[in-house]
Amino acid sequence: MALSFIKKVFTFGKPAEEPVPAAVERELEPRSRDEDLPIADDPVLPEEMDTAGGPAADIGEGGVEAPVAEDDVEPSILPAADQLSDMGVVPLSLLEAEAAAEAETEIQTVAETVAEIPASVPLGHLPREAGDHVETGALEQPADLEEIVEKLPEEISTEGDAGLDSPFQPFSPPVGEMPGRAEGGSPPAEPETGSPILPKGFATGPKVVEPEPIAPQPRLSWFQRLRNGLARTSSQLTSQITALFTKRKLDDETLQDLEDLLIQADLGVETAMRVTDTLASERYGKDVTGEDVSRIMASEIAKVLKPVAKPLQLDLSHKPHVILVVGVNGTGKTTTIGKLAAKLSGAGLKVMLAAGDTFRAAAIEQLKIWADRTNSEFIGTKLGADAAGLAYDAFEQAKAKKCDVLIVDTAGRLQNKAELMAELEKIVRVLGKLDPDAPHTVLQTLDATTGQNALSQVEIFRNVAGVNGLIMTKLDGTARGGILVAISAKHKLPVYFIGVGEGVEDLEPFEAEDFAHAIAGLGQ
Ligand SMILES: Nc1nc2c(ncn2[C@@H]2O[C@H](COP(=O)(O)OP(=O)(O)OP(=O)(O)O)[C@@H](O)[C@H]2O)c(=O)[nH]1
Repeated sequence: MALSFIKKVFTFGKPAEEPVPAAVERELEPRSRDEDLPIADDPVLPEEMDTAGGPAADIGEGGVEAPVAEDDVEPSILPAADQLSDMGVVPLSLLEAEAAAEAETEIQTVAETVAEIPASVPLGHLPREAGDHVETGALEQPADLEEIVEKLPEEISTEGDAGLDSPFQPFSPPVGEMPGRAEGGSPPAEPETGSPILPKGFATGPKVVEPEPIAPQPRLSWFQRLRNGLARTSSQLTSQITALFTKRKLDDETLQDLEDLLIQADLGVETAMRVTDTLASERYGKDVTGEDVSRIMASEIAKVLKPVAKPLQLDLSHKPHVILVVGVNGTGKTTTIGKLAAKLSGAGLKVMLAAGDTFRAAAIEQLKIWADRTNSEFIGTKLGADAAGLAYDAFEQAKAKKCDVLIVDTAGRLQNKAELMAELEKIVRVLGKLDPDAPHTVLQTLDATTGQNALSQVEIFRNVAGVNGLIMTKLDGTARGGILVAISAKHKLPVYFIGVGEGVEDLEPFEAEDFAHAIAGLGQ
């Protein structure tokens, strides 16, 4: 090992593959063991093992070095110093000095590392006290090994463990005391040279900061969620009303300002006039607060909404009751179908979902996911296929499977696209071939964020597809929730549900009083 080290040292300054001349090699071989320097690769032996004064050794069989006598050296055939220099070889004396300095540094490093380790650590192969030197070198005699094995702790067995038969096997602490090694598990990666083996209860590495556990959010009531959803609509309305009525008596001018304000909030002319008329009849010429106005507004809105807040009537004698869902692109048809399916199948009804939106691959996939989630039957077709044909097949299959409810999704379409609206008409016609009353419900989804445009959407879809019920989606986070009041006042179509989020639980039956209070920023 000492020889190989010195050979390694002598390759400095020249390509490693260039052979060292035999004469030089011979000069280098005979070194007294006392002059050998500790090498990083050498095993660090247990403290019980004493290598001091041990015989020098060449690498022999079994990895044990054999002694070399100093007399074997043949110094006379060394090349001259300048020849060595030409060959890129540095004089031995210089290299010895360098190697000695390097070795000293290494010893120092090991000593420092060891000094940091608590004395209780069952090290075995490391000195216990700071400043102790780590000795390396050849093992004295195989007899030493027997002595070491005898001194091993009980937990360590050398029987059947080929590794432990080797004199170079470092001491291993019992399984479980070794960091990262579980009982019966595979051994950890070799520890880095000089990394301490810590006792049980210690760990190395940067401190892991555990994230603060997030406290579970209390489940909000439906009204709280509705209020939160409509917060933008209501806060905009109430702050404007409060600003209008601060220290002002109710007169024609304030009434006109209020009417304008309510129309701008999408409530519609009819509802705005109802509110101002009632306010004028009760408080004309008197001081009025913002809260007075909010209360009257809530009461008038509730009067408009009550006639349309109806449950979705299912005639289960049909087997299936067919619900066709229509609307402009992205108004929430597919999501709403999923939410409805969850409610219906949750109540024990057998539901089938038909992917009649053959324009969008993602819509078919989306509906399939909802069907899986809600344990509903699913029927789909390939992209671009005839939607009316799919609706027909779905109706037949739903009948055959004795489904209670069949919900047919359709592609979103703008109300001004005549061709697409004609396709919708066809779907309705085809369903009517299997049952003259089908589709039994034609539901239109309306996106609350679209504001006034929703009014004309209802108008046209109603004429083409016979819409007989509405669901308003995306009432969460919009400042235009007032549009539902305007639509209700104008079309007087039933509003079955409202959506205040993307989650399955974010669809609730429409309640006139709740909605009116939430939009006016009042409590329930
Ligand atoms: N915030 C919110 N998002 C909703 C609500 N309902 C649906 N969405 C979202 O609106 C987007 C469009 O919903 P879809 O169900 O795909 O709408 P669609 O009408 O089927 O769309 P098309 O097939 O393109 O016509 C999706 O990101 C939904 O998650 C709701 O009540 N609130």
